[in-house]
Amino acid sequence: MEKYDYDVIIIGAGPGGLAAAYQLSATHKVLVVEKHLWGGTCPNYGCDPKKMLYGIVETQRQAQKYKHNGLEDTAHLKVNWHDMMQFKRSYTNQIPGGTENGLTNADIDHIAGTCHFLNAHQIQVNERQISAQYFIIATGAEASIPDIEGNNWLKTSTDFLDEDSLPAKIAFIGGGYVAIELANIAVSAGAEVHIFQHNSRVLRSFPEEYTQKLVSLLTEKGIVFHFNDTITGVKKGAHTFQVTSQHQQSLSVDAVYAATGRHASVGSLNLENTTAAYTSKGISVNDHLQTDAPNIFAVGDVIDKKIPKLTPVASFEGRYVAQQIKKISASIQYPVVPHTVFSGPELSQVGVSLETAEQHPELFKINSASVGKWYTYNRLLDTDAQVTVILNQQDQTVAGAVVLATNAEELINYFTLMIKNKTTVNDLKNFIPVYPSVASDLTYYM
Ligand SMILES: Cc1cc2nc3c(=O)[nH]c(=O)nc-3n(C[C@H](O)[C@H](O)[C@H](O)COP(=O)(O)OP(=O)(O)OC[C@H]3O[C@@H](n4cnc5c(N)ncnc54)[C@H](O)[C@@H]3O)c2cc1C
Ligand SMILES: NC(=O)c1ccc[n+]([C@@H]2O[C@H](COP(=O)([O-])OP(=O)(O)OC[C@H]3O[C@@H](n4cnc5c(N)ncnc54)[C@H](O)[C@@H]3O)[C@@H](O)[C@H]2O)c1
Repeated sequence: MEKYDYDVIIIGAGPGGLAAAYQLSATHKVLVVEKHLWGGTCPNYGCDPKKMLYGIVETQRQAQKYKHNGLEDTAHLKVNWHDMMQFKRSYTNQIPGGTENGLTNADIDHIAGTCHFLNAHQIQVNERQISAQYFIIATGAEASIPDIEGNNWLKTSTDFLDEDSLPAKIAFIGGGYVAIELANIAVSAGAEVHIFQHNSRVLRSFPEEYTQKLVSLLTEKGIVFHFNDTITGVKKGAHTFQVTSQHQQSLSVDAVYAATGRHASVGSLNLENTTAAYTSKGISVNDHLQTDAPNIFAVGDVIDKKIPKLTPVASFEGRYVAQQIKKISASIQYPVVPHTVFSGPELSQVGVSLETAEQHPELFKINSASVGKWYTYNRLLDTDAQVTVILNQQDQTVAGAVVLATNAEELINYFTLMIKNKTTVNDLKNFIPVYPSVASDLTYYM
């Protein structure tokens, strides 16, 4: 008789858990357990639905720029929230079923339910007790709700991305990725939008010079920023919510969204029944993504880590842990990770930060350019486009980059590959890109 029911049980069917499951399914007996929607945050209530809405508001923004430049009647171009939501649902409604079918077709056992550890080799799901040699915890993160009066009225990004109608007047608590991206969609779709940021900086991981410029652009669109202030209470009125802030502002709004960060989903796991340690920042892992319980690994947003908590990072870690379980034992080496805020225009960053480059001129050369007049951006009337490339002094390869421009995510992907491959100016001389395109500008940044 087998000692355990499964070789590996994976808890959570988001990008991290699924990547591990598919890598292991040919060689190991695998079970995946999911408590909510198959596919997890990203395709159901994160990146993918967000970018579907973003695509529509960006099309509207671009069309308005072409007013008097070849397009007429752009003032009448309006976002129809209901139709836009139907479009989004035409994609998201298929995700849980499609993901589950994928597991069935790949012969990967899977069950719906919430997992609790009974001990380091056994979990309980629904009424069943199931054992495994290894576990991979891939339970992701969930929106943090600030501890304020009336916080039961606060909504989250998940609610926003599935609203049947757009609330006319909205407040966001927090000025990070979620608030900026959703506020941009809401204001573009016609809402009055307020962002409360408890200090003076939004998007702290990006250079201030760039975030200030982005704040100006979003202010021009109509977003009202309340810096050094936060919402301290929410009261429900007959038809609206009355919010009060630290600085005694009182505002009547139709919806308040908490966007103050996300915390690791560990609450329901009963990790106390194992030796795996965790804090409010997530599960502690070593450089093999192994918890303090040697047979339990963790991947994705649930880990306490410095590296950005993003979908491609979760998938990378899922694939890595699968190799780890197959006994390949090198420690995890992350490639450079780019990140982008879809904020109309996009703000992207990769590699060595501008702050570090400024502190070390002996190591880094900084090329900053306002590229609004370059053909690529001039054609799009993206007059504010700006790009900074950080070069290694030693060999003139790219060390980092910051981009605020239409389609910044595409340009940053090129810089990411150039960092990874240590591309030099000479290498680019042997590269014939499509012209005109984002890639055909690359040599000019070096
Ligand atoms: C609004 C929003 C926009 C985003 N946009 C982007 C973007 O543009 N680009 C990007 O790269 N990233 C983006 N992210 C982040 C991205 O969604 C996450 O980094 C990614 O989903 C993490 O994958 P994961 O597998 O670690 O966790 P998740 O995708 O969160 O999956 C975890 C799964 O585990 C399940 N689970 C939890 N507890 C249990 C339990 N006890 N038992 C069983 N199942 C359990 C959950 O139901 C969930 O399905 C966004 C996030 C949000 C919220
Ligand atoms: N495009 C993307 O890649 C993308 C998009 C959305 C989310 N995400 C992921 O989701 C994570 C969570 O996003 P998020 O925006 O919720 O968190 P975040 O950590 O990016 O931002 C939280 C913001 O809230 C502020 N804040 C905290 N407490 C506050 C308070 N009491 N009052 C006012 N402001 C307060 C913080 O200073 C910060 O600016 C991101 O860090 C990222 O990993 C990524």
